[in-house]
Amino acid sequence: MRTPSVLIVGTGLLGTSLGLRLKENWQVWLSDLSPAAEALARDMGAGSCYDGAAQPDLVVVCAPPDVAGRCVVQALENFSEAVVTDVASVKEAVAEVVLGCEVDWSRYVGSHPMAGRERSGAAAADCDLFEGNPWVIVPTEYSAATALQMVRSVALEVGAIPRQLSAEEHDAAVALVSHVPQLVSSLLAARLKEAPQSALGLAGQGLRDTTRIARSDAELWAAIVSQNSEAVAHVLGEFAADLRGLLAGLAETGPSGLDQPGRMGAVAKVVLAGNRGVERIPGKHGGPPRRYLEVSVLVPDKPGEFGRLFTEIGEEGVNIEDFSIEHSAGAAAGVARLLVMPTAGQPLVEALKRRGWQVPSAMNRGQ
Ligand SMILES: NC(=O)C1=CN([C@@H]2O[C@H](COP(=O)(O)OP(=O)(O)OC[C@H]3O[C@@H](n4cnc5c(N)ncnc54)[C@H](O)[C@@H]3O)[C@@H](O)[C@H]2O)C=CC1
Ligand SMILES: O=C(O)C(=O)Cc1ccc(O)cc1
Repeated sequence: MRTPSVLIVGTGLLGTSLGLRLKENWQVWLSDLSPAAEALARDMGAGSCYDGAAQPDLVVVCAPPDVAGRCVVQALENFSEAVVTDVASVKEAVAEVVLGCEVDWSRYVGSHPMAGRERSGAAAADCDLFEGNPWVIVPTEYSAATALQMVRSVALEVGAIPRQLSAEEHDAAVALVSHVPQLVSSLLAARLKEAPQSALGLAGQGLRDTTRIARSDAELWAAIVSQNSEAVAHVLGEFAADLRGLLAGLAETGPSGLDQPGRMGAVAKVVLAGNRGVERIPGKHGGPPRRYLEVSVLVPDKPGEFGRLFTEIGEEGVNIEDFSIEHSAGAAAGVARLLVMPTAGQPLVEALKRRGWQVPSAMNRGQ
């Protein structure tokens, strides 16, 4: 069977990750405005630098969102048979550019893998980036069924879960689940800019969890948010109203409680609403949230201790569904938080204690 070929335009985090994953079954061509970025992706093994002559079956534009539309148009013009898609984080703005030009619209299907990280560039690429994550497919009214099918099958091939939405539905959804979380994380982390070291030294996992994506690339996010400004402003407006309610509650004087407006009531309202929201985030396999038992284990800060813990859990025949590690500055131990199936939880806690591990807590958790 003939090996299909794909041209990846933009060989940063997304483009290189895709090349690394597809190269097994595809001839992967790489192209980037920056020769250094293209060479780095090639040297990482993501494919070959585009020779300027090959006619790819598929073009995937992985360039920043402000130029993605123009790159798609160029690809439709340069390659008369190729299906063209892009992975930009906004979809209406890209489609507007494409549909504003006289090209063969039937070969274009927008898409957006909901997978990424806070670092840019080929050096941060990961062939497993897409595994188990949604990949939104956004056809226009002109997209051919064969083009749609090709993009869908690429999403499946890289281990992603295809979901079809209109550009408008997509942009409203990502404003809520991706773009506003990025801005809120950045705003929160910005509070730390001039914080005294004595305060920062007390930081725990909560701050780390809520500020992880504050390390993201400013240029990329400025391009993403400015192209989805209406939907983002709508969600931020609701956020601001909640914030004003909280501030008004904090300013209350006199007694208050859960049953009357006031300081405690205002805070409890915010936390309870958050409890209801977070419960609705689907688990790592998609679908409804799953219930796991979270088992915390104290792990001495010594070489090989994590390896020993995981080996011993394996010996007990227990599968770890997910885990995270919590470190406290200056502490001689870390806490491993292990998510296991509820039925496996109690026997595991007992077995670990028998084996001499300290198990400070085990509690129910949704994921
Ligand atoms: N970073 C993330 O977590 C995710 C990003 N995306 C989308 O993927 C796209 C790429 O993002 P990243 O890989 O993170 O960015 P990146 O900054 O790592 O890579 C972008 C690459 O595109 C190149 N480039 C810029 N203009 C170009 C042009 N006109 N022609 C060819 N190459 C060009 C740059 O030189 C750079 O190497 C963006 O549209 C972004 O919205 C989608 C999902 C997740
Ligand atoms: O790092 C994370 O948790 C992300 O959610 C990454 C991400 C960034 C941009 C996108 O358009 C999609 C996904």
